[in-house]
Amino acid sequence: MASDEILEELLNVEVELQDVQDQIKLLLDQQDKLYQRQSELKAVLEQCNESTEPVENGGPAPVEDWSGSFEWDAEADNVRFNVFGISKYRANQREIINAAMSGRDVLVIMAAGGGKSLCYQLPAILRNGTALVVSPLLSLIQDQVMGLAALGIPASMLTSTTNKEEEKYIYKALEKGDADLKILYVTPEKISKSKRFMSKLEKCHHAGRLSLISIDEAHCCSQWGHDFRPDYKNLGILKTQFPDVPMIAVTATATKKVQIDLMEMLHIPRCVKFVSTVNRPNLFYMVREKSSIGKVVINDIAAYIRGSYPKNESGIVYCFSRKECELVAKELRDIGISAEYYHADMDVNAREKVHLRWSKGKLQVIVGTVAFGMGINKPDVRFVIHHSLSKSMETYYQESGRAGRDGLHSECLLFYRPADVPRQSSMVFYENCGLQNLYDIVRYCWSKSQCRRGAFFRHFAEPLQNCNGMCDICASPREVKEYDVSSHASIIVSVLQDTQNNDQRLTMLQLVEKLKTKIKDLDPELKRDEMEQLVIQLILDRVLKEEFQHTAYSTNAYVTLGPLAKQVAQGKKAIKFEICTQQKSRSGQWSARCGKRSLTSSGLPLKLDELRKEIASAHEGLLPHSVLSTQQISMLSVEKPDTLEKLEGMIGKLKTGKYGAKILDEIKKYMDSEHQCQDTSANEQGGEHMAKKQKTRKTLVVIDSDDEDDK
Ligand SMILES: Nc1ncnc2c1ncn2[C@@H]1O[C@H](COP(=O)(O)OP(=O)(O)OP(=O)(O)O)[C@@H](O)[C@H]1O
Repeated sequence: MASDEILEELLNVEVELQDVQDQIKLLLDQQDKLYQRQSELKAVLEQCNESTEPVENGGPAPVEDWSGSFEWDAEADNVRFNVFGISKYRANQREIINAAMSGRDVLVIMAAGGGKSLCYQLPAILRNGTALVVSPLLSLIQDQVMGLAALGIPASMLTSTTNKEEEKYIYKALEKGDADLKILYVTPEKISKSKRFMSKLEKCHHAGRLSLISIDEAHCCSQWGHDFRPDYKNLGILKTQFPDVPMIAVTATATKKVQIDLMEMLHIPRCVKFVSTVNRPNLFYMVREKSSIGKVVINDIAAYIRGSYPKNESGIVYCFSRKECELVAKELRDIGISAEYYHADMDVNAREKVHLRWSKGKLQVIVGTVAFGMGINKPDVRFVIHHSLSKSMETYYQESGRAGRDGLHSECLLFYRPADVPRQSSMVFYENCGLQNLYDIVRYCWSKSQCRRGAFFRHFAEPLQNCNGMCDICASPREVKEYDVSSHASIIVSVLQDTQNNDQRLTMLQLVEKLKTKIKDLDPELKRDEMEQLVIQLILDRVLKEEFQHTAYSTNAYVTLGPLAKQVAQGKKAIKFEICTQQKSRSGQWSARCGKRSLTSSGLPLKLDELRKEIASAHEGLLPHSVLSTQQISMLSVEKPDTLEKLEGMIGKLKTGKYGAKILDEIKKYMDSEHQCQDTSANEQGGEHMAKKQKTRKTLVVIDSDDEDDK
């Protein structure tokens, strides 16, 4: 055989091998999904079996009616009202309390702020002896113990901060039962690391005084839970040692998989499950495009906070890194928003101080990393802003869910930018399903037509419920069209193929840099962030994939060819890209400028929000930041002025103010630019014109949307 022939065959074999590997990858992904579905179906089946399982006398098990009458009803009502000051139970609370009082193990999944604590605190008071509560965070424990003390309920905690005297008192109470202790909080470390504590607990149990065991934030037990804590996995010992003591495991979120996992780990296979909806009807979810310019993002956040929460209402801004937290807090402060950062690298006292000032309403905004998480009990958090993408739907649900625990209207705003995806993926790629989870939230952000709330229902495998217009998409539906971007995709694949043939790799930013020249002829209007989003979309579609490499200082994410790249290169797979039709550009090419039509927090069209921002920035340094008050904007929004005269009339009061003339001048210019923009779009010529049109296209888009509203 000539060496040429050998070489050719070798090449063919390598191509075929690559093919096989791609198929294996596809099959493995499919296998993952099937495993997940299998465990979900098993859980459902188990539930069905439980309700039809024969009891000892041969008949079917009676349906357990936890809402019926029980002997402790009167006493429970008395404690609920006179001790906790609660006039009536919320959904499932009474049933959970009855199941626990009947001695059953219970698994409670109830959304943030749903009132989980009452479900174990009330039975703890009703039952004889001491209840043990395992909770993951010191601050959470401190808050709970303080809250119970304020209600006159004897509660203590045994943690690293407990002094010797208190410890002695607690041990005495456990051992001899001669001190009044109804609820004892410990961290999971106490269970797994302190033999002394476990022996006292055994004595307490032996004397029949261990009334109840509660596992707070139970999802921490499961590898699949978002806040997995290794010490939680040893908590199974509690059920082994104290099998007759009812256990209540509570958490705000647990997918079916997590539920199965934690029932196994806690040894409560026959527990009664109470799964409440994940729906938080009082939360308005929205996503906005994030600018690539840091200062612009800060201005957007500040304008949103100022415009929607001028009365210093509390909020949280979540950032990706500690450094980013510090910077964002400083920049917000620089433009007059009272904000402080909070992250794990800070001294405990400094962190506590910030938390306390915020809790008392002396600080409007906490800018935190994920470290600012469990244990935030502030009920009146009115807004949660994500400066960057979360790592999963679950994490986002938890973090955004810190808003509105008091049940009042609150808002969750996420700033999305494709370039944030590789930053997250290089952090999560080694986690179980880390990339899959991340790509789910990217889909949530990029979606143009699917209700944001619906995405949560799908994620937590819950039947869909009405959103009631409480997300940006449902509040302001957009007309969405799919565009064929197969040619763009094929160019991207060929660029990556060339790069890989030269034994090189590209990060997303490097790839996009290369694409700038390659795609220009095909689509001259394509902007950088649109190219970035296309690359991300191809990753989600498995045409491309991410690969990771550690350096001494960081982990880099590279974009490489994925299992379906070949089909795209061969023209066998079409790639579609969804865009809002109002934002489709003149040339018929796709152009992704979505998100501009979302509502402001007060439910007002962005046009007016934008208008105010533009006027404010035109006078930076001259005018106070809010030139138009929220009320004025509200008035403009309701009455929808369609001429400059009407607009002038409506904000007539401004004319008399110090800056009145200037403001009106600015509004005139603004309105003129809109007209000019409409003219130019009807009469396009030459590059200069194009540049001008590009500049004003944003305004046009907004006008289109409002016109449609009027119809
Ligand atoms: N039935 C009820 N009626 C009115 N308020 C209630 C009721 N049950 C609980 N609450 C109050 O609701 C608030 C939230 O309760 P709780 O702290 O138990 O929530 P949670 O479910 O543990 O939330 P998270 O997961 O965010 O910690 C508390 O202020 C609590 O007093």
